[in-house]
Amino acid sequence: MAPAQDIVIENLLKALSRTIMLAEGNDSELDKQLQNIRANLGKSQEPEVLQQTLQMLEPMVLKYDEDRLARAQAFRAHLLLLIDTIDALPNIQLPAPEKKQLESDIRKSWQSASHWPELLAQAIKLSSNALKNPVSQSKSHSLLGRFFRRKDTSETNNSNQSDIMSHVSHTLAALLTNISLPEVYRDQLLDIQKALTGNKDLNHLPALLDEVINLIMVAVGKTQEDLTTYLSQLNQQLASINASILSNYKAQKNMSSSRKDFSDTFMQHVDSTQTDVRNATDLDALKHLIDERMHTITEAMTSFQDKMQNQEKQAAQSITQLKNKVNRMEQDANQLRSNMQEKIAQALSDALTGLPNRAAYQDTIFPLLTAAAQTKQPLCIAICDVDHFKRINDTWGHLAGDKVLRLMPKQVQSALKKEHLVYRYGGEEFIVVFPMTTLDEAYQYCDKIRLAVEKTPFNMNGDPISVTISIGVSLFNGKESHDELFERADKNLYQAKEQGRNGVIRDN
Ligand SMILES: Nc1nc2c(ncn2[C@@H]2O[C@H](COP(=O)(O)OP(=O)(O)OP(=O)(O)O)[C@@H](O)[C@H]2O)c(=O)[nH]1
Repeated sequence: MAPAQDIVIENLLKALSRTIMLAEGNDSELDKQLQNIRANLGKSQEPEVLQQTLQMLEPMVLKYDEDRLARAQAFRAHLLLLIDTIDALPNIQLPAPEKKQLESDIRKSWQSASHWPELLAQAIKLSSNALKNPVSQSKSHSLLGRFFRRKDTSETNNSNQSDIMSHVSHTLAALLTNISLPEVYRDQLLDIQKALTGNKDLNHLPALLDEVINLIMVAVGKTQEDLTTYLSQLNQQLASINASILSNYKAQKNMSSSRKDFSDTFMQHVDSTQTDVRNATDLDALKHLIDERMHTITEAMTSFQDKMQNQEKQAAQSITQLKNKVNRMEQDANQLRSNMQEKIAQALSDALTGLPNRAAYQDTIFPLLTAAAQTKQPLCIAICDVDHFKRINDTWGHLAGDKVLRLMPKQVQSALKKEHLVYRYGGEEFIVVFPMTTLDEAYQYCDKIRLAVEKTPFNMNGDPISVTISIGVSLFNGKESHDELFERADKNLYQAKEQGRNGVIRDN
């Protein structure tokens, strides 16, 4: 094969191998097959290998597509069931226009996984509003009071509530079975499903709903949908590249067979001329014969040269086309990679404060704990919770509350070093991770945070108001689970609240 074509095929196989690598990490069965394909690609550089690869890829892409559709159908069915379940509850009526709008949005967007979080968030908002405003006054307490307020734990055993809990929880758990998540999130997914189906306490529902949305965001961050579309595109591009390579390969074969034909014809002419010369008796006739043979040979050579030039031109053209196709494929792969990175970054950051969110915290804390256990270096976490935040919302409005939350990272970070990691964990709660920091040091930093917040006059409609924060700090003991560490920090935070707020409590 011509060296230029070798290089193109080598690049093509490299690009194919890289793009297949991109598709990995979505489905363990698919991963196995893709890894096999990559191993085979590494062993040979023949066009036939490429063709076999394409034949193997096609059914996989089709199956992936079918699975995706089945998941989307199940998602739609469960979401509609969730809405109907809420709507069918006694004293609860979803406002008809919003419900209609949501149903229409579901009809429009159910197939696209990137819209799922939005649809789910819309359904949850609609349900929560309806639960907040029961149609009859016969219910003495707002259900939402318990549904969406964490600390009000009274009267949770009424039968309507456990009905709601059971319906909503089971439907949400079913919704989650349709989300295809990377393997590392499997345990988290199982935990949430277990918590949803086993939980009898309505007060835990908001936190669980948060987790559900976070998980969906992570799933979308992996851009299943983009990958599927991309894989189909890739399949088409590869098919067209493969056709070019095969036709190129054939052209090369034709060229060598033309060369062979020419050399056979040439040898035949030389042989027969030699025989004729040997048998010739008349010089004039011999001269004439040689002239004639020379003419035939020249003609054959000219036609051969024309043919070769033509074929070489075609081969050069198709190699250029091939290079362009390979370049386009690489560009598409790069584009997809940066889209994926962007979406993952979006899924891991909190829109209001710009801080990394709870999913980001979960992504980082486990490797940090493992490293701390191995290196025996100290690590602390602190849970920071704005005091009486509900009062701020109630007095100054929700937007003012948002403003306080937006300003909070600056105050918190002003007290910290760049190696300390700050996350918005949810609501008015922030978490700081202190790698390689002793409990004493972490306590000092937390007290600085507390002071920085206390000193900041948050401006509300021109009036400076004072905001304070309570913090619970705990030190990782090198052996315990994350949950144990977290619970201790949460308990310390609770104590700080109990002792009058605006304080920091650490492990004993
Ligand atoms: N403005 C705004 N409010 C939020 C946001 N997330 C949660 N909240 C509100 O934060 C309030 C938290 O209230 P609680 O958990 O009762 O606690 P608190 O009023 O801060 O009281 P303590 O923690 O006991 O000091 C609730 O009213 C939530 O509605 C948000 O993103 N923006």
